[in-house]
Amino acid sequence: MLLEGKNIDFKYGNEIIFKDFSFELNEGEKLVLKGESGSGKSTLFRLILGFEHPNNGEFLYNGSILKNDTLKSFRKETAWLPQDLNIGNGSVKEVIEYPFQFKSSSVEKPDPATIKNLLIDLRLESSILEKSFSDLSTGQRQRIGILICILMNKPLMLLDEPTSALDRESKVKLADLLLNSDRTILSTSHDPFWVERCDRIIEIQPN
Ligand SMILES: Nc1ncnc2c1ncn2[C@@H]1O[C@H](COP(=O)(O)OP(=O)(O)OP(=O)(O)O)[C@@H](O)[C@H]1O
Repeated sequence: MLLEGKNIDFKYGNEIIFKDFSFELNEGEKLVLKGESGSGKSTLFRLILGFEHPNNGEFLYNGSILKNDTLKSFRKETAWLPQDLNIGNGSVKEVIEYPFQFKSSSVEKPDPATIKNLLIDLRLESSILEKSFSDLSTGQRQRIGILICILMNKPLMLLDEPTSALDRESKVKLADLLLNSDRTILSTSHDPFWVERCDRIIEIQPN
């Protein structure tokens, strides 16, 4: 098993978000967390990534509990697409290249041909590279976020509502690109198009 959540309890103040919640994600699997708005899907990602801490329970990656050093290396193996992508005011090209400039980045700076091909796959014009990221539509921002996650080429993708702002054709392309690959993907969604195409669904019930 690649990733596991064991008996997670989590509260925001007095609001119980998770009570004894567990899940398992196998290598190569496309697991989707489905749940009503406010049920805690995005919170689960923040817990997995260690930005919030469970009151009880633990997450394991490759059998090791995620804390301190294991959490640091886990983050390096993970590409995360948050729901509200707010990643700077530079040009789209700069935003795309930003994560690859750090020494800790295990991936070389992507070459222009790879970026161009992915833009075509995601139904974006190459002229978008010169635009200011903050001027993009929500759907365009989402596709650029997905493009960055793909370029990062990590063993695990955490995708928060990856299709929420996409039109039907972009969804088809995205499903082709990600769900027919051997990547391991944990996503959240309430979009039937995406949910139906994943391998397994876990319903998150509001507490
Ligand atoms: N920082 C926070 N402080 C307090 N409460 C929070 C915080 N973030 C989220 N919540 C609450 O936790 C609950 C779960 O929120 P979360 O964003 O995880 O839901 P979600 O299932 O991802 O919803 P959606 O589908 O609308 O994105 C909500 O009731 C929300 O108001």
